[in-house]
Amino acid sequence: MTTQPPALGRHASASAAPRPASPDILCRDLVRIFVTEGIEVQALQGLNLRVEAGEIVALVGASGSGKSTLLSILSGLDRPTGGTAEVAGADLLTLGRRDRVRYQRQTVGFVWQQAARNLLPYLTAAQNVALPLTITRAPDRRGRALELLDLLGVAHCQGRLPSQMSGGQQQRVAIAVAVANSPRVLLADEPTGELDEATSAEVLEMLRAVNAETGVTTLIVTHDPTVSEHVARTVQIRDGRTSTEVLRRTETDEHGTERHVAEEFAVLDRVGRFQLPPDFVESLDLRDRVRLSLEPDHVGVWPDGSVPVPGPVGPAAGAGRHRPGPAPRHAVADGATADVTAGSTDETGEQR
Ligand SMILES: Nc1ncnc2c1ncn2[C@@H]1O[C@H](COP(=O)(O)OP(=O)(O)OP(=O)(O)O)[C@@H](O)[C@H]1O
Repeated sequence: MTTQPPALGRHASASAAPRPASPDILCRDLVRIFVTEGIEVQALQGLNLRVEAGEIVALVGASGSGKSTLLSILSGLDRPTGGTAEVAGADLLTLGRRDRVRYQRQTVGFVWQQAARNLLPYLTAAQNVALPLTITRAPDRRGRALELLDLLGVAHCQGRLPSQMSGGQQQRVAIAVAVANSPRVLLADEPTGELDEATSAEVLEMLRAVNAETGVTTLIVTHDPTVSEHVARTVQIRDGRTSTEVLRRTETDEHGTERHVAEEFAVLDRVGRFQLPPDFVESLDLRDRVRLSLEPDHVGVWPDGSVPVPGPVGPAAGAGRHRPGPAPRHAVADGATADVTAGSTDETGEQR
């Protein structure tokens, strides 16, 4: 069994299969601006994210990329400055106070990095899981709590206080607490941040098992890139925008041998912008602006100073190698974000 690294020739994710009408998490052009002492920080700069019902997705990014800001919005603790943020049909821009409380109790469940934020220290594991069920007046609270502790492999900890459990056991109990009220969506913020590598892998596998068993839509936010080994889809967040995503799948060859394949895609927004991966930018020393060329099956990107490989320029290009298309054009790079919609050409390649 082999695991292939993401291919360097990356793909644009706009060509995905047909999608159902209503995802469980939908962020469109999401913006969050903080103003402190007159200085503006754009923590989210038009972020796009779509997570289908029942999917498990990891959102990975460096410190300061906007992960916590996004999670605060999705958990209903903070409001966006602009754009769209919808979770299980709830519009988080307009949600009123009472609906927000109901949303936090029943629609979403949370697992935080700090065990102290997940569990009450003076309650046993079973009592911690039963607590959210008490708040919603669910029947058979003890039975449900034990069932969940069993699913998470910590039934033997039912009578223990958090201080009598390991970090990994505490996080398993925290997952049980988070899904006790059968939320539509589970949000996990650095759930393995305080754990060693082996325990982290166990907790991530538990999140995957709970997702598979209960169908709860799951978003794991982390700076740990190894999370991508545990989920089928990992989305990268960079400078407050989703930049690339890695899709993993298992293939079986004609001899019945299974292998895991990972492919990396650039995320294309609704107006055609995407972020060039930093290693691409560095290796070609791309800066300020680049040349673009539309080819029959791909788009070429060249440094400003170079001469593009001849592209198709109308019927005269002939020779049957390319279909007629527009001439190369320029794109202006904002950091490493190429606005490829800038300018347009007609069929003869004339700039409009
Ligand atoms: N309340 C706030 N006021 C001002 N700026 C903020 C606030 N919260 C976040 N920021 C800024 O927004 C940007 C994104 O921060 P955020 O905490 O979302 O990043 P992160 O990816 O979660 O980082 P980390 O992994 O370190 O927690 C950073 O530049 C941060 O300094």
